[in-house]
Amino acid sequence: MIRAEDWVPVGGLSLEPNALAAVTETSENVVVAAGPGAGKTELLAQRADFLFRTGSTRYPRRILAISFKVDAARNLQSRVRLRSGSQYAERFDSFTFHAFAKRLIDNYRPALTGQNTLEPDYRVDADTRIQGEQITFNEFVPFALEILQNNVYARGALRQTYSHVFLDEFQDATKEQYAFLKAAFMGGDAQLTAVGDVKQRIMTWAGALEGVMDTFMADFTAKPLPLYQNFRSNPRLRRMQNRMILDMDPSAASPDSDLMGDAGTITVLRFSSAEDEAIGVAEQITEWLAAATPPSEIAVLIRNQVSLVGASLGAELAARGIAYRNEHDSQDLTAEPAAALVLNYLRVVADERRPDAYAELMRMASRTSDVDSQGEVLDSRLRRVLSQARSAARAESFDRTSFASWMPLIRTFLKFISRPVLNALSPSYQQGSRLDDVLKAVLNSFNKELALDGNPVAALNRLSEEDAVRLITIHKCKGMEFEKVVVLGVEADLFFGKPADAMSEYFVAISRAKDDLVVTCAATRTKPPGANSRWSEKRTPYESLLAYTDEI
Ligand SMILES: Nc1ncnc2c1ncn2[C@@H]1O[C@H](COP(=O)(O)OP(=O)(O)OP(=O)(O)O)[C@@H](O)[C@H]1O
Repeated sequence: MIRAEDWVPVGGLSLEPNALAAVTETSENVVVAAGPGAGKTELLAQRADFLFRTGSTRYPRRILAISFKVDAARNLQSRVRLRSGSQYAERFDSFTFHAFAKRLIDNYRPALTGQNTLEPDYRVDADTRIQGEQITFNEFVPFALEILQNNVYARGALRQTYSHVFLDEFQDATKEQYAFLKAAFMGGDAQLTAVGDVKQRIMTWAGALEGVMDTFMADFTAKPLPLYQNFRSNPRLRRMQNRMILDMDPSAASPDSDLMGDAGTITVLRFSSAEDEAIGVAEQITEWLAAATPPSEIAVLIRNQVSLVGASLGAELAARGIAYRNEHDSQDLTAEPAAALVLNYLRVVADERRPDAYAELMRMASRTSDVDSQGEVLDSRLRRVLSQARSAARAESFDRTSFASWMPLIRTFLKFISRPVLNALSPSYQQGSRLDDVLKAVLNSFNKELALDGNPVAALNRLSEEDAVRLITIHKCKGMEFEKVVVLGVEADLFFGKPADAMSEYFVAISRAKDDLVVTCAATRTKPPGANSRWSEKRTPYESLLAYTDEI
């Protein structure tokens, strides 16, 4: 434990004055509004480090972080682990609103009353509710809110558990989520830190609450500490962002003198067809990879319908042997600890050179229990299981191209890991069929990818975040950053809806780039199989958005 005045930012970073004030605040609630790349996520990780190291969140009290997307929650958790180490990170609970609400429902289900009562083995479904038996994802937050309003013990336990609460991407909180937050923490002694950027508000379609950052500031008497830096993007990219900021929120724009310099590139590519676009973009990606850009630093962002709009590009990349990951098809599997465990196991067994997967596997497997009944440390038993599997997979009789050959190895591994350990990987595995669904999904994905070329290493690369170029929706890319970004299809047909919403979405997309940004549009997109009747083959470039790239 150290004194507050002895704490310094971890990782050798220096923090601008308001960031330092937010990180080290010990009594008031804080709201940090800042543009892209200002270091909001980093600020939360630094704040966690400050609170843990100075004993401000006294053991066993924990920090709760609530994000909107599974990836964002995971990013924050791994940033905290990177900054403060695993021991402190164990006391940092990073959830999505949904996951956190589900946890409350599972812990305090009997507090639900009337029409909302639920059987102990209730199920979750995407669309259909069956009273007492099944609820939908959208009902998690209102059900959890009812629990907090009805049950003083639930509320008390929550407040007892968390001394500090972090709210990431807070501009996108909905009315319901905000009500939930108020029921949980208003009037308690937890200290809240909210970070966000109103210009990146892209969830209005999902009910994001207008002015939620100001409302929070008033309701929770939170101290505003705006940030002004952008640590992510090169000056040329920042000038483009700044031109958009001038139109969206003039008071937040930077003076030109702060944005001098020629580093960074912005390219607009106009194509006559989606097929030409696929070739042009694939050539650009080939060049980046040849210049040693890691695949994970390249992202292609698409407004929506990634599988359809990105189909030609996907085919072109596959033809060139470039591993890409369609985030829509692979869903949130990598965010699932059980899926990560299986994939890391396969990487270690199928590929000689995966010390990263090996280390991660060891970390995950040993997290839950470290000594077996004979007193043998799990690590060494796991090492033996892995080495046996590696020998089996290298035997001449082993057909590496066939999914059926891998199945017995996977089964042996899962049996070794054991059901209780798998269940303990995530609270959501402790009830219902979630764990089995995840295992089934990850095995299906591996089977599908392996069938493409019979190469297990390439198949695993395509399922990984590190080894593949990403094709991803704009909604999903929130909070992420990449050296190279392609925004594919800047067309009115894709960026439909209110112009202000289209602008925020485009702003989120272009502001993910650190060094190089390419934006494209195509005059025609042939209707792919699976597209619905609204698919328009003739496309209209979104000229007002494309114009932000002029004269930068
Ligand atoms: N104080 C700092 N000094 C140097 N680099 C920093 C600092 N703070 C953040 N960074 C780096 O800048 C980049 C952007 O930070 P971060 O992702 O936290 O920004 P953000 O405000 O959450 O962005 P966005 O809202 O666009 O998602 C990251 O690479 C991060 O490591």
